[in-house]
Amino acid sequence: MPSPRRSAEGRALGIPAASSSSSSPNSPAHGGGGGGGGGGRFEFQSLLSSRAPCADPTCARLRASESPVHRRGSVPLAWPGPAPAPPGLAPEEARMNLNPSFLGIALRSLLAIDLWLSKKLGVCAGEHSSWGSVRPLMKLLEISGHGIPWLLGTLYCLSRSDSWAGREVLMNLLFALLLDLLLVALIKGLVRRRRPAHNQMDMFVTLSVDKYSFPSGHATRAALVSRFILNHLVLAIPLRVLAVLWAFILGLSRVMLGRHNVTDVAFGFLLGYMQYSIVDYCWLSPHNAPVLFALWSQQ
Ligand SMILES: CC(C)=CCC/C(C)=C/COP(=O)(O)O
Repeated sequence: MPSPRRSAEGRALGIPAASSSSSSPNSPAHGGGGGGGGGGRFEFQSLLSSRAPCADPTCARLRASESPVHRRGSVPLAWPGPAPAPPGLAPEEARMNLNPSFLGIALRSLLAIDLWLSKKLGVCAGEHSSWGSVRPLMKLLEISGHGIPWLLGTLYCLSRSDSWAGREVLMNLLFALLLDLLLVALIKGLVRRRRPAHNQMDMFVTLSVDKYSFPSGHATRAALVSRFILNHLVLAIPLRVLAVLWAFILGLSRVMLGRHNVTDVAFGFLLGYMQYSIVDYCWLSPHNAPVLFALWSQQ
């Protein structure tokens, strides 16, 4: 039985796990629900498969028997000689496996670096990790970027707001937060990348899609909210710097807690930044959404 670390990193590096279970149709190597490296959406094939096939039949046989994939009796990743393509695979598909694209290799390398770096940075992933004593502080930071306090806080401020300008800003913040929840849930459900193996699933109130990690919902919210604040609140410079720092540290804390890989957070920041542009483009006002504002003013 391979350790979670070995199988997650091994998959990203193209090293098939030793366990015979990985040859089952649902295993990550077959694109089933896998761990860290893409939840089975990306196939991590052996980089050996990119080598030129041997023409010599002895060499071909040796190569084939050397391959752990072949040994397990599943579909070989490379066809070393003029042997026919395995049943169920068209010759064109076989050729595609022999010539992985530059993009495929780059993506696999990026994922391998991502897993390695995320594991290295996950210093607060458990109480006994090297920075385990900082974990409670990181979890406090986690709550500061959670959807519930932001939604409840915005609704509360809306109910207390007595100016039209304030109401307009808060109404758009509410719209931004809801849009963010929707988009993140949609992408998480589509990509279905599992959280890192070293994560402890002890998060405050989660939705069912939050078992997946791509993209980080905290990172999208941090980027969205801080951009929103910078654009719509008149703040002194130190507070503006604080808003940006909060977003950055919140993103970093997701990796340190072991909740996410670096790419989940990086993409989360990008998505949150772009979500603000959508909100700004669709900005709700009493002119373009009179019904919404009339409804609210009757509350
Ligand atoms: C229940 C509500 C309203 C929001 C869920 C917020 C949440 C738990 C997001 C997950 O964030 P990460 O993807 O960064 O772990």
